[in-house]
Amino acid sequence: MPGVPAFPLLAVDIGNTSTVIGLADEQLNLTNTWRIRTNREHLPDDLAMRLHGLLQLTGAPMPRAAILSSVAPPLGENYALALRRHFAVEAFEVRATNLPDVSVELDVPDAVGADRLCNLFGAEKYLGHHEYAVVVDFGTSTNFDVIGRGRRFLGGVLATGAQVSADALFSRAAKLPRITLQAPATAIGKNTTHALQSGLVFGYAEMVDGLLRRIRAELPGPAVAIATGGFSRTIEGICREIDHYDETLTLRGLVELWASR
Ligand SMILES: Nc1ncnc2c1ncn2[C@@H]1O[C@H](COP(=O)(O)OP(=O)(O)O)[C@@H](O)[C@H]1O
Ligand SMILES: CC(C)(COP(=O)(O)O)[C@@H](O)C(=O)NCCC(=O)O
Ligand SMILES: [K+]
Repeated sequence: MPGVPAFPLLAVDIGNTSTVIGLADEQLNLTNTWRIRTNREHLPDDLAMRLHGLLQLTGAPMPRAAILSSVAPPLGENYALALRRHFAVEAFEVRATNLPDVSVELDVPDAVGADRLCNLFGAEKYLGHHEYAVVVDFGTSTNFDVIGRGRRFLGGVLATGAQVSADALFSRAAKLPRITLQAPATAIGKNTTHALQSGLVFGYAEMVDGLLRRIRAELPGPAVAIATGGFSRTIEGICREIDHYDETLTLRGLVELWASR
């Protein structure tokens, strides 16, 4: 919209566990990023206070425009209200139906998670000579987002997140201790903790590698694989099928999407 100052741009990626927030400058560089807990109970005024608190704490400028992606309703709507009421900013909400250049090749395109559409934009810079990219987003769920050159969202996989798997096991096995999800030294564990870490971390990495091999076998050309999301730092070095690790891929995707509307 001509005449409306658009920077700094606020980008908000609301996941089921964390909300990742960033500010981007006119060159589309992220100047600040924050990661806070997602709490679906929060009302618009709670969200405005948290946002204002973060900006003040960092001495960051107030946003002049905003883009939101939410997979945790009603938080997308509540952030939009918070931004309108307290920051005088009308936020753009990511949906399959408001992205004209994207072809979502799914049975029900509008059912796709907004974060997965952001990942499509975040993955573009990794395509290089590849026809396809697969983003593996390790969050509450681990989703594999299969992307084709020309902004095609081709489908993917939704797998149980590593922490959710671990929590399910601990809640059903009375004698098992809660452990940190980190790789043990060897696959053969000599104690309960290491044996659990082997299953939960190495086991998880094998699942991811196996699914990536299957996905690649189904695609007609080579695919680059990029890991992102809360658990990706732990797992990306263990997986053999992942080519790149990018902590802020989804947030950058939001910024790229905003710029290319
Ligand atoms: N700083 C961290 N280090 C290691 N694991 C993390 C970290 N933050 C989140 N996680 C793990 O990542 C998962 C959640 O990822 P996140 O990206 O926050 O999810 P969502 O996209 O669903 O909000 C959980 O399994 C959590 O244990
Ligand atoms: C798959 C997801 C649960 C991932 O959310 P997250 O783990 O990042 O919180 C989310 O993208 C979602 O609710 N998707 C809707 C279904 C779909 O994308 O097909
Ligand atoms: K995810």
